[in-house]
Amino acid sequence: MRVSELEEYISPFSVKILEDRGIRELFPPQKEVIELGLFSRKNFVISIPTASGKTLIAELAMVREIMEGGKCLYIVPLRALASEKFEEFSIWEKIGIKTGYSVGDYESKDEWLGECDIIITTSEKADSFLRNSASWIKKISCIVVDEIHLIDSFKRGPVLEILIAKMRKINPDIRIIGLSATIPNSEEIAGWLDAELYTSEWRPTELYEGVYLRNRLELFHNGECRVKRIDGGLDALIAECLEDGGQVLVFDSTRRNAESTAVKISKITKKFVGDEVDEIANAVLEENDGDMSKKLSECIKKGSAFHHAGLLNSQRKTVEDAFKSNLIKVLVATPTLSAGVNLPARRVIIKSYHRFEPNLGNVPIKVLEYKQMAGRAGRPGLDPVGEAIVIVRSSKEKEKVIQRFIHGTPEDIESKLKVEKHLRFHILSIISEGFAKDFRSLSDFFSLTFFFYQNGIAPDYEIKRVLNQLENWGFITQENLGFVNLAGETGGGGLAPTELGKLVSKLYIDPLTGFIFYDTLEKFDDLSEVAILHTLCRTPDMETLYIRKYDDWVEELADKFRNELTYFPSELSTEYDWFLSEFKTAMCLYEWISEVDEDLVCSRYNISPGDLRRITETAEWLIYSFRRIANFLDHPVQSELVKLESRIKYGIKDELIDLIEVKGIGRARARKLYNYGIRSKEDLLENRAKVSELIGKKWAERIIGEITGEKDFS
Ligand SMILES: Nc1ncnc2c1ncn2[C@@H]1O[C@H](COP(=O)(O)OP(=O)(O)OP(=O)(O)O)[C@@H](O)[C@H]1O
Repeated sequence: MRVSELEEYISPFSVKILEDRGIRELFPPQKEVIELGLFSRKNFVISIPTASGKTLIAELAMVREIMEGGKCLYIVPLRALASEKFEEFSIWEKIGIKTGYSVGDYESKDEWLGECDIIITTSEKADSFLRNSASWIKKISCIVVDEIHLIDSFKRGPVLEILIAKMRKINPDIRIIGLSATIPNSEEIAGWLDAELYTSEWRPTELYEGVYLRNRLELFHNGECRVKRIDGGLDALIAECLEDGGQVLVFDSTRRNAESTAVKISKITKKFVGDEVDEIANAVLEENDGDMSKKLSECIKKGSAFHHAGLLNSQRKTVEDAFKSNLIKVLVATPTLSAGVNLPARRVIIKSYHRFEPNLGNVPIKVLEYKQMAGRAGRPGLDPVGEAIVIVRSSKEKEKVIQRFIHGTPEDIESKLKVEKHLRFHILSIISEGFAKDFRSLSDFFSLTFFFYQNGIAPDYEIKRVLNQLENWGFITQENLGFVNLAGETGGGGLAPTELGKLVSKLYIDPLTGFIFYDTLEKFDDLSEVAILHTLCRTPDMETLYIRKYDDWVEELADKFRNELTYFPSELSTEYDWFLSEFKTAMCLYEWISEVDEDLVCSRYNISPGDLRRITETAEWLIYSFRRIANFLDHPVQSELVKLESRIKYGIKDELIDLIEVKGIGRARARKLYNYGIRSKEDLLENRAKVSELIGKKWAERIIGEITGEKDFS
C-alpha cells in the first residue's frame, strides 16, 4: 500500500511528511492494520516483532485522532525513550501537532503539557499526574502503550495496569492502542482492552537463529539449517561480521564479564575505527572519570563498548547513539539492556543466557527476553539478514538451547498486581483520587484490571488486608468495613483518605515508606544526620546495597551509631541482615554528603557511578517526601531536612549550601572557592579575578553571569 493512499485519512501534508522521512510504501503489518480499521477509532493490540513498524502505526492513529480534535498520551517503558520518541514525533509540528514529554519528579502537574497534542511519558509519571490532578489528563482521548507486554514485569507491570484502569474510568470512550512484542497470550491483553488483535511474524530483515559450538555455527531459518565452520570462537564470529560491514551486539551475564569482554574485543574492533570515536571516548569522561569510565573510554577509542546499569544515564545515551551511528562496532551488554532500547545489529551473540537475580543468583533468562535479544538482529535497510547466535559449550547444552530458546515459545504474560506492595501503593491512590468511596466501588475498580480479566476475581482478601493496614497507618478511614462477594451482596463500608493519606499518595511513595517517616517523626523529636539517612534507607523505596563478604566493617560502624539510630534490631532477629544492608546504604550516602570523592565512594562500596547516582537521586526524592511529612506534622526537624536535601542533591557539607545554589558550581568547584574564602554569592561578585583564577575564565563568566545576568566578565 502506497503512503499516498493515506491522504484521505491523514491529509496530503501528513503524507508529505512521511515521504520526506523516506517512507513511501507501507510495511505489510501497517497495511493490514489500516485495513482492519486503524482509522476507525477502535482499540488495537498490535503484536509484531521489533523494528517492524509498530511506532509508525501508532503515529498514524494519533495524527488522525488529533485531526478529529483528540489529545494523545504515549506511554514509553523507559524515561530514556521519552526524549527519543519526542524527537521522532516532533516532525508532526509541520502540520501543527505539538508534542511534549515529561518524566521528571512525581509531584509536578506540568500544566504546560495541556497545550500539547501528543504527551509522552512513563506509566509512573502518568499515574503521578493523575494523583496530582493535572487538569489536562481528563482531556486525553487516546492512549498508546508501547511495550504493553511489560505488564508482566514485577516492578513496573502493576502501575501500567492501574493507569489503564484509571484512564478508562475517567473516560470510558478512551481509545487504547497497545504495542507489544510477539507474546503467546496477546489475545488476553486484547480481550482485556476490548481491542482488535493484530499479530504477525513479518520483519523487515529476515532472522536466522543459531548456536555456535566448538567452531561449528548452525543457523536455522524457516526449517532450513545452514552450517558453517568458523575457527576462533567469539573473536572470529565478531571479526567475520565486522569485515562484512556489520555491527555486533554481545550479551554477557554480568557487568564485570561485559566489561572484560568489551576490553578483549577492542583488540579486534580497533582496526575498524578511526579517530572519529575519540570525541565519543572523551564525552563519557565528562561527568565522571573514575575507573569504570576510563575503561569505557579506552574501549570506545578502539570501537567497542559495554552497556550496563552502572553507567551514568549520559554515558548510556552516548554509547547507544554512537552504536546507532555505526561508530561503535561492538556493544557488550548485560540482559538488563532494557527491552525498549532499540539497538539493532547484524549479529547478536548471546555469550551467556543467564542474568543475576538478587537472592537467586544466576538464573536463565525468559524465552521472551531471548526473543527480544534475538529480535535485535538485522538493521532494517542495512543488513541482508539478521543473525542471533547462542554460544554453547556442549552438545547437550546445544540441544537444550535449540529446544528452549530457538524453537521455544515465550512465556504467557501474567498480571503481577496481587503483590501486597503494589496493592497498598495503588489502593491508597485509588481512594485518595476518589475512584472508590466504599469497598464495593473499590472491588469494581479492580474489575477493570488485567489481573481481574485473567483471574475472574478481584484479590478481595488481599484488598481487605491492605485496607486494614492503611487504616492502622492513619492514611484512610473505613466505616464498618463492608464486603462484596461475587454474587454482589455488599455490607456498605465507606472508604475515605485522611489528609496524611492524600499527601502520601501525591508524593508517590510506598505507603509503608510514608508510615516509616510518620512513625519516626512521631517518636523522635531530634534526629541526627545518620539517623535521617538511615530512615530513608529503611524504606521499601530505597535500593539498598548488598552486604559482601568483606563488609564486616558495617557491623562495627553500626554499633558506633547505635545510640543515634531510631531502629536497631537484635543480631538474632531475621531483620538484622536487612538492617546491615540498609545501614551500609546510609553510610554510602553519609560519605557522599561528607564530600568523599565520588570514585572513592564507588570503590569502597563496590558500585559504579550509575548506581551511586540512582541511590542519591532516590534519597533526594525520599528526603523531600520526609520533609513534606515533617511539615505536615510541624516537626522541629524540618529545617534540618531542608539542608540535608540540598546536601544529598549535590554531595556537600552544610557550609557549601550557599555557593552550590549558583548554577554551574558543582561540588568540586564549590569546595575550591570556599577554601579560598569565597563563600557566598556576594564573595563571588567581590572577587571576580580570584574566581577566574581558581575555576577558569569560562566557568567564572557563566557563574557570575548566572548571578548578575551580565554577559561579559571583566
Ligand atoms: N513503511 C515503512 N517504510 C520504511 N521505513 C519504515 C516504515 N515504517 C517504519 N519505518 C522505519 O523503520 C524503523 C522502525 O520503525 P518503528 O520504530 O515504527 O518500528 P517499531 O516496531 O516501533 O520498532 P521498535 O520495536 O524498535 O520500537 C524506523 O526507523 C521507521 O522510520
